[in-house]
Amino acid sequence: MQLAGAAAPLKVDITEKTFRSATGVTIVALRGLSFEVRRGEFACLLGPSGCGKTTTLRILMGLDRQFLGSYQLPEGGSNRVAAVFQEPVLLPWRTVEQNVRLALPRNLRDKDLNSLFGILGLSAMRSLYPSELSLGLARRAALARAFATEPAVLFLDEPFASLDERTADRLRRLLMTVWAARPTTALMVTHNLREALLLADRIILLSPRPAQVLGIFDVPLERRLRDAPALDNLVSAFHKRFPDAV
Ligand SMILES: Nc1ncnc2c1ncn2[C@@H]1O[C@H](COP(=O)(O)OP(=O)(O)OP(=O)(O)O)[C@@H](O)[C@H]1O
Repeated sequence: MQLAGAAAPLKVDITEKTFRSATGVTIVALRGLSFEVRRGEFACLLGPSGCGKTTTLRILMGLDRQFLGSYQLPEGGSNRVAAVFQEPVLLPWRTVEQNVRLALPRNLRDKDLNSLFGILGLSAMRSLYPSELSLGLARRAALARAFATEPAVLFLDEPFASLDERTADRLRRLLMTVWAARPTTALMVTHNLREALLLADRIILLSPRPAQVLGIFDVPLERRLRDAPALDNLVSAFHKRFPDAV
């Protein structure tokens, strides 16, 4: 892994990643997976279930070093990498605010978090404990923690999975508001095309396993204009370009 220069994008070039199953069979999860995310861009990795999306994120987060190939992370004001997972991993014995502050480097621990908590609608919940939060609120706290660190790159692994559609939609819009306040190079894994079209600057479409890039779709509409009818049109445009995609 290398840290690239300030203007460099996230660059991924994974030659191969295999797993060995419990019965000794080799599973090729990724083969020839190459893509880039430009600086300050919000990209979605979209692909069918089991194609290798989470495997890719785990490699980029440094959680899995058993692969062939290379990648480089963008360098911002910090070298920090932040991640938001499907399950918000919060320390149960710490309040929401403490969970956020503990993620910060020491020199930022006293930072003013009012506007971040405000944007995410968490101002009144700062002193609650995780057990007092609904799943939607816990996800918001996880987003607050990720953005508070002002990372150079943000990875999100299906952060809106298993929420009811209304809550998920509210959270997607909150994510965009907080992201717009400080655009951060971001890579989000999803298998939800509409979600990707709502959030992303560009969609990186993956094949079934072993994952490789089938194509790139740059979403041709400003984010604030992506209402329901506009999203219907974007879905059609996407399917026209990738008729076989999910
Ligand atoms: N630790 C492991 N051991 C063996 N096989 C694994 C392991 N982790 C993942 N796999 C296999 O690698 C493939 C890719 O898994 P991965 O979780 O990356 O897919 P995904 O695209 O994130 O799927 P989903 O959208 O369902 O979360 C799958 O076939 C999975 O079964």
